[in-house]
Amino acid sequence: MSTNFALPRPLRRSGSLPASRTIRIVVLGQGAVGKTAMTVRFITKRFIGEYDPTLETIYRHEAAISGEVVRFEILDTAGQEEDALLIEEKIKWGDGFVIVYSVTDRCSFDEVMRLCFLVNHIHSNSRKGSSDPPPIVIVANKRDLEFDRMVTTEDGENLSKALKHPFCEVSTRDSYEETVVVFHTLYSEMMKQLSSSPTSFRRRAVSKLMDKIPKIHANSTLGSTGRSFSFNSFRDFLPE
Ligand SMILES: Nc1nc2c(ncn2[C@@H]2O[C@H](COP(=O)(O)OP(=O)(O)OP(=O)(O)O)[C@@H](O)[C@H]2O)c(=O)[nH]1
Repeated sequence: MSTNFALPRPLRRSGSLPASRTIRIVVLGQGAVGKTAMTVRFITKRFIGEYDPTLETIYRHEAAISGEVVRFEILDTAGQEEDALLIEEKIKWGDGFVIVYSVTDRCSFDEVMRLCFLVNHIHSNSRKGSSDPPPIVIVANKRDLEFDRMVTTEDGENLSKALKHPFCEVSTRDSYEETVVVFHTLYSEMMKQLSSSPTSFRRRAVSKLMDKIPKIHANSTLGSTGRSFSFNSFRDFLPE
C-alpha cells in the first residue's frame, strides 16, 4: 500500500457495532521518532516540539468519523521499553497498532519489523477464532527532514507490502491532516476486521499495571463544555 492522503471511504456500521465504540490504539516505535508529537497533533491539531521522553500516557479522544462518534484510547508508549512483560501487557491491551519510524533514522525503520512480529505473536495467542493479524498501520514520520533522510519512501512501501499492513508517510510537524489519515486508516482496518471476524476484538484480561498509566481526556472536537483545547506547550497538557 502506498502513501495516500485521501481519507478512507465512509464505513458502514456492522450489525453488532454500537453507536459509539471505544477503540484502543497502541503507538509503538523507537525513541524520538515522533510518537507523542503525532498523537498530540491528532487529538489537538497542534504540533508540540517539547517533549518528555519518559512520559507514557493514555489519551482519550472522541472524533466523528463518517457520522459515528468514535472514542479513541491511545496509548503513547515510551520508546525505551526495557520490561518485556510490561510491553506484552500494553500490546495485549490494544485493539490496533500504529508502528512509527523516522525517515531520518535507519535503526527505527529496522525496528518496525521486530515490533510487527511481536504484536502478531502476542495477539495470535489471545485472538482465538481469528487467523487475521491485528490491525497495524506503519508510519514513516518526519518527511519534512528531506536532507537528513536515511529511509526512502520505496523502502517503506516495500516493507508495507511484505508485511501486508497499510503505510503512510507523514510530517507531523507540517500536517495535521496527515496524522488524521493515520488514525482513520487504522480505524478503517479495524472496522473491516470487525465485520469479517467479530470475535477478534474481544477484550483481553490485562494486568493492573495498565491502571498506573496516566490518562488524559483530550477532546478537541466534541467536548461536553464545547471548549476547544488551548495550551502553549506540552507541559500544559500533562496531568498533575
Ligand atoms: N522535523 C520534525 N520533527 C518532528 C516531527 N515529529 C516529531 N518531531 C520531533 O522529534 C522529537 C521527538 O518527538 P517525540 O514525539 O517526543 O518522539 P517519541 O517517539 O514520542 O519519543 P519517546 O518518548 O522518546 O519514545 C521532538 O523534538 C519533536 O519535536 C516531524 O514530523 N518533523
